[in-house]
Amino acid sequence: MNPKKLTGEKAADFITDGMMIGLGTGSTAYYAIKKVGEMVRNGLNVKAVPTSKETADLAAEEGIELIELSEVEKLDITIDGADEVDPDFNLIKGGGGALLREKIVAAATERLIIIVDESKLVNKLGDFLLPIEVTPFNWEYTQKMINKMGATSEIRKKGGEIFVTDNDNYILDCDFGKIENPEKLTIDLNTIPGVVENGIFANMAEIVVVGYNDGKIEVMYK
Ligand SMILES: O=C[C@H](O)[C@H](O)[C@H](O)COP(=O)(O)O
Repeated sequence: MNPKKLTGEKAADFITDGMMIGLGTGSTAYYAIKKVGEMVRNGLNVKAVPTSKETADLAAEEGIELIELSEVEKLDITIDGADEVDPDFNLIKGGGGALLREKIVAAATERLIIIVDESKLVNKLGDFLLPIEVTPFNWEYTQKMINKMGATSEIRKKGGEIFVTDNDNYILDCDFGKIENPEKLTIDLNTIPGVVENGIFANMAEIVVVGYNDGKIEVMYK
């Protein structure tokens, strides 16, 4: 049993005909998108906003109609993965570098449904390095400002080169140790000029669907 597939497919049960939905990014969201594609081919009528270029490509391949966020008042649900989930449903996201679009889409969503395998459940956020999207301009200075808040950080690289996001920005992966107050940290980080967005999603998720290695699925409500 693949727990990512289990949770991704289970979350698709929340989608009903006529919904406007957000589609997340990553290896777990992949299974939700594949399932939505199957449902669309079986007659489901939905319109979707993707949270990354990768997801837009996959959704288009699956025949899912894509729209811009500006075309809707709000999204009914968004299904997305996470790198860590705490007992209050605070999240770290951005392991795949999609955190900015993901947060914009999540903020425009009535019900954010998070899909994770059991390895993502933690008591306190912070073992996973917090991704922070920063402007390329002056990024080293922005990094110093972030480090002054108690972090050590590294610029994300891919294949030896600095990783560039869908929004042409960079990512700093930051170690703050255990994060005692995610809500405060996310606000404080976003006051630093040069920080575009950070990967803490505090008070955003309403439902967490967990896939376990033994094949169990748990749907948790806030
Ligand atoms: O930027 C990537 C996203 O925040 C993902 O949702 C997150 O990294 C989890 O990805 P995965 O399901 O591949 O572990």
